[in-house]
Amino acid sequence: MHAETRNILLVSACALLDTDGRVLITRRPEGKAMAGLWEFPGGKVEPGETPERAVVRELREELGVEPCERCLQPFAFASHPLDGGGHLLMPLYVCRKWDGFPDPKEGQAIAWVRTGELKDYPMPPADIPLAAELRDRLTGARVLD
Ligand SMILES: Nc1nc2c([nH]c(=O)n2[C@H]2C[C@H](O)[C@@H](COP(=O)(O)OP(=O)(O)OP(=O)(O)O)O2)c(=O)[nH]1
Repeated sequence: MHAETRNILLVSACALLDTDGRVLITRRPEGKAMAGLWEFPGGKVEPGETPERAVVRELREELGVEPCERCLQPFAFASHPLDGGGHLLMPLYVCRKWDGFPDPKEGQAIAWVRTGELKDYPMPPADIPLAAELRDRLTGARVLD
């Protein structure tokens, strides 16, 4: 028997990391839910789509960049209740290799930010713990290197 998952909103997101260890975040444009908040690029997983395919599609649509699917490293996930009784499940991937230069296609602002500075950018609730996890684990990895 399968668990009932109709109330789960599956959204996959990606932290693009540059060679200086900065991460790309994008600002939700006016007219959208949570306008003005900064998030990791990504979006809803469509029926029949894998979370990895969704990330590749969303990055292409939103930013014109082409990450190779096998460069997506599962990093963490957010599990967060939504207003109205639904529940958001959001895997976050890390990607260090992609083709193209990020070019906002939907009027959104973008920023390359050090992980320690992510806290200065207001984010939707599910993205906040993911930002903290990036700061803690990526900074820790550098210290251990
Ligand atoms: N990233 C993120 N998304 C959230 C949070 N809470 C919440 O309701 N969402 C919703 C907003 C959107 O409906 C969805 C994110 O997918 P998206 O970025 O493709 O959505 P969108 O607003 O562009 O919607 P659409 O135009 O594709 O319909 O998740 C949150 O804390 N973080």
